[in-house]
This record gives sequence, structure tokens and C-alpha cells, in this order.
Amino acid sequence: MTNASPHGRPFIKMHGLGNDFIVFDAREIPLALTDDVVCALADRQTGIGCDQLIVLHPDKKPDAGGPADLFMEIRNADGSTVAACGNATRCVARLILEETGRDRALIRTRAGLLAADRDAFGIRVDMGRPGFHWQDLPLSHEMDTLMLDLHEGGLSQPTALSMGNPHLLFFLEGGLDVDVRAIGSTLEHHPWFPEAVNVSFVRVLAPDHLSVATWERGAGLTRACGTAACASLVGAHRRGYAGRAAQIDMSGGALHILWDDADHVLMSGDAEIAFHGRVALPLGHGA
Ligand SMILES: N[C@@H](CCC[C@H](N)C(=O)O)C(=O)O
Repeated sequence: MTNASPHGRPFIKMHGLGNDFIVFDAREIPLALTDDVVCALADRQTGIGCDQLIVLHPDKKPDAGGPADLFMEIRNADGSTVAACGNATRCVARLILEETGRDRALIRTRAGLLAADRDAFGIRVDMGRPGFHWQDLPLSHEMDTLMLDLHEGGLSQPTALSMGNPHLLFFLEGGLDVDVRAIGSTLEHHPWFPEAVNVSFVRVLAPDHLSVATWERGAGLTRACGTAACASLVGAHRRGYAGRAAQIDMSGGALHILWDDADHVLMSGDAEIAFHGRVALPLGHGA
């Protein structure tokens, strides 16, 4: 890669429960990354390595509620642009809260305006309302999202819903062993999901305690997925397996999710800084 600046472009490496992010601040110096450059940076052997790459832009679309602190661009490791990422939203909220000294952050995403603050578990983000209509995900045609007539790898009848991004949830019986990689990668691009889908496997340990493994669209198997944790609680409640609040265990740690009476999903958990660095970007990419 060519370096337009002798020192490269600064970035912060962050993670939420091991779901890791390269965060670039483009609020003062613009940054536009092609899919190829995102892939190169995300590569764990030849780049920095990440599940998602985040670019912070000025908020150019203030609505009636006033301007957000920033607009958060979210890219999967394969370069695709997505609307929502729960773990990265907590990380960005932490940066804003530390930078401003305020107790509330407002982050604009393609999925809407998200408010964040601190709570006993770390950073809490209001992830907004879930979507249950087939067009919310979207699906290829009209169907009942509560129980899809879909069968794969011995599993069947998953629930589908949107948390600003599409999720497919299989509820597992007992200790059934599943091949998350095989089933997840097969269903990620199933023709019923024209924009692909995040695939999760949910075990109900108790009505307020779930365990979730996720194959993420555009990133593969990750240690944690914030929107999948939100979707799992909502889906489990709709299927009658859980209450409206639960601890969600994932291989990287736990999140605490509440689906409140106003139909908003609140997600709480850690947001960590791993290290600061600089990277050479190709000419014309804002280095
Ligand atoms: N890691 C995320 C979700 C990132 C986007 C997802 N892979 C998609 O394509 O929708 C999270 O914490 O929510």
C-alpha cells in the first residue's frame, strides 16, 4: 500500500466481547475506502484484522431532534456496507462519551439514530425497534417470520427478524451439537434472503439466560454479535421461551438485553480499546 502521509492514517482497534473493529475518524479529514481496501485491512494474516471496519463521519443529516454526534459507517470484513452493528455502536459511544465528557451520545447509523449512555454493565445502547415484517429483513417473498419453513443440517423452523440488519435464529433443543460454520455459511446466502443474513443458534438456559453462537453475514464466525444478541432475546420472547430481559452468553462474553414496554431493545455491555495505530492507505483514500 502507498502512504500519502509519512505517518499513515491513525486508527483505533476496539472490540466488544472479542467482536473486533478498526475505527477511523473521518470527521475532519475525509476517508472513502473501496471494498478491496476494507478487505485488505480486515485480513488477519496480511492486514490489521477485524470483523468490521468503522468510519466516523460528521452527521450531515440532522433531523428534528437536532444533530447526532456523528454518522457511523459500518463495513463488514468482506467490504460490504451494513446498517447496524451493536458491539461497534457501544465502542463508538464510549469514544464519544470520553471525548465530550457528556453522559449521553447520539449516533446516526443507516438503521436510524441510536442513543447511548453508561450503566452498571458498561455502555448501554438503545438499538431501536425490532422489525417482524418480511420486507423489514428483507425476505424474497411474503412469509411468516415467526416460524420459517426452512430446514438445514437437522435444524428447522427458525425465526427471522430485523434489528436494522437481518437475523435468522434457530432455537436448539438441549445439548444438540451444531456445525455453526457449515450451516451458517450455507444459509447466509440462501435465496430467501436477497441481502444475505446473519445466522444464530440459540440455546435457552433459562427464561432470563440464553447462549448464542452467530455466523455473521460478511464476516463469518465471530466471538459475539450485538444485534444477534438483541434479536435472540426478542425472538425467544416471541416464541414463548424467554421473558423480556436476559443475559446473553456468547463465546467472547455476555451482553444484557432488555426489550422494553416502548418496544425498544436496550443492549448493555463492555466496549474496549485494544490499541492505537497508524496504517498506510493507498493514494486517494484520505491518507
Ligand atoms: N457484529 C455486529 C453485526 C455486524 C453486521 C453484520 N455482520 C451484518 O452484516 O448485518 C454486531 O455486533 O451487531
